Amino acid sequence: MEKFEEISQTEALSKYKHYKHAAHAMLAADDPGTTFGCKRNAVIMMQMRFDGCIGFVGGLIDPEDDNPVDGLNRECVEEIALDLDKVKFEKENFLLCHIVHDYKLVLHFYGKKIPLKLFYEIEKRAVLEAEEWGNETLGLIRVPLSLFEQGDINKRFKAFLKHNFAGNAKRQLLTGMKMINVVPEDVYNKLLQGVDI
Ligand SMILES: O=c1[nH]cnc2c1ncn2[C@@H]1O[C@H](COP(=O)(O)OP(=O)(O)O)[C@@H](O)[C@H]1O
Repeated sequence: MEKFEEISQTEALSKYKHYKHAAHAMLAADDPGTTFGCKRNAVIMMQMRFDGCIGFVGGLIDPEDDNPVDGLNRECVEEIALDLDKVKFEKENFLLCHIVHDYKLVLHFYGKKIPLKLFYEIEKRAVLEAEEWGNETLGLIRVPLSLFEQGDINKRFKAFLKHNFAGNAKRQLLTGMKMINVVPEDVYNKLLQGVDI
């Protein structure tokens, strides 16, 4: 049986409220630039965590206290000093919820696209202002979404996916980027050629 089972958020917050809950989020932006002649397509924000795994911003939340999205916004302030007056996750940004019964853990996942300029501002502010910078968050990472014209067209993305990911972050990445249309469908299909979901 799959360790991370998809579950509705309503069920997770009622039947499994007593489990540990964590909420993480994907921020993405269209990127019209090129690197070595290849279109970058878009950027997605992930981070190198304190344990050497790659994950999204977010963390443990307490559903007894408030809605997961409020806990998520708080975690974003701690980890990347997110300016909530400019970017804030809302309930509508919810994408997926998974449960791991072995660890009594529920993982809530959110995502949204923002303008590239704002994405860059968030990165800079994180280094300068975030409380957890250098502790929980060792660095922000832009997921490479460019394609080569020929040959092993998605080799950058495939190489990126060989890293160690926290929890189900890799699955969240692959599913989430489709749900919020981070890149056009034809680019998505090419990026995923030969990749196991
Ligand atoms: O990006 C992610 N996606 C899915 N699960 C994650 C991600 N990052 C961490 N996790 C998992 O979520 C749980 C709590 O995460 P985290 O370590 O971020 O919380 P904390 O910062 O409040 O201690 C851990 O089980 C971890 O493996």
